[in-house]
Amino acid sequence: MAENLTVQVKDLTVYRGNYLALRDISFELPAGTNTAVVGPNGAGKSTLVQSILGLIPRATGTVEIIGRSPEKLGGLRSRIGYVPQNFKFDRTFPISVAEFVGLGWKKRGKSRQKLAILDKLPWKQDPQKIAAVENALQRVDADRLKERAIGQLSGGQLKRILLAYCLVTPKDLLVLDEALAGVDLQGESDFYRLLEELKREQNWTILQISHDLDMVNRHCDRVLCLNQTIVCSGHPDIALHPDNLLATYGPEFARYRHHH
Ligand SMILES: Nc1ncnc2c1ncn2[C@@H]1O[C@H](COP(=O)(O)OP(=O)(O)OP(=O)(O)O)[C@@H](O)[C@H]1O
Repeated sequence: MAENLTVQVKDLTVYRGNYLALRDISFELPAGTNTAVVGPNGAGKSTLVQSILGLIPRATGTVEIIGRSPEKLGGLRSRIGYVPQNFKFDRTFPISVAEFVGLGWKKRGKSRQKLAILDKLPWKQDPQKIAAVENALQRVDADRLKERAIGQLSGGQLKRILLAYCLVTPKDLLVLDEALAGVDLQGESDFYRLLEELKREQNWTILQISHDLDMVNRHCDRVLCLNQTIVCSGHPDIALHPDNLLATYGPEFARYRHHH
């Protein structure tokens, strides 16, 4: 796999039960790019990101992610952030926002082995971790929520906290499945600004599923139009051309235009 590629997918086919959800998918994500996956409901967008991450099995084809197959990432898994479409958890579980975001903290490299046993005790406060959690919460404008129980968050607040969880340590790849559903307009533009910064400053590769074609047009470098297979791909100017959208969405496209 070429060094500047974060993800390489070749001839990927995936079934959900007996249903052929994806067929013959091939594409690459160069490092430091922000790619959107668009397509109608049921097109296979979530299936695509879940199979790339190794969460559901592939029928045929190969996926390489930071140079390895998703099942063999080992410790490199901490270099990948994922915000799922639906994050289900027991809302009565007593964990604060700061504690939850802190779960994203991983000591990396040699420093882990060198840690003295006393430093590993759960009540030992790690100043680096505390700073990383605070920084992540500030970046998603949620520092005021840090003492709140995560079970008490609104849908949009929870999305921000899931993103903060991904920001605690640096990433090579951030995968977002409709991460903005439920986020208000201000939150939406702040969010895209943040993605822009992460991409530019830290060379993060971003793969996001979105239904907001205007946002995709404004903020993404590349688009994959998906409907069971890749109907077209490329720069938003090309991929989002009405002819390509009609080919991707079919009759639903007219309804989409009507509502947006
Ligand atoms: N666990 C499952 N078992 C069987 N079929 C499934 C399962 N999950 C998804 N499917 C089917 O696979 C197809 C692709 O679903 P997927 O969730 O990937 O679509 P999507 O493009 O993400 O849709 P949406 O925009 O509605 O979120 C759909 O036809 C769906 O009904």
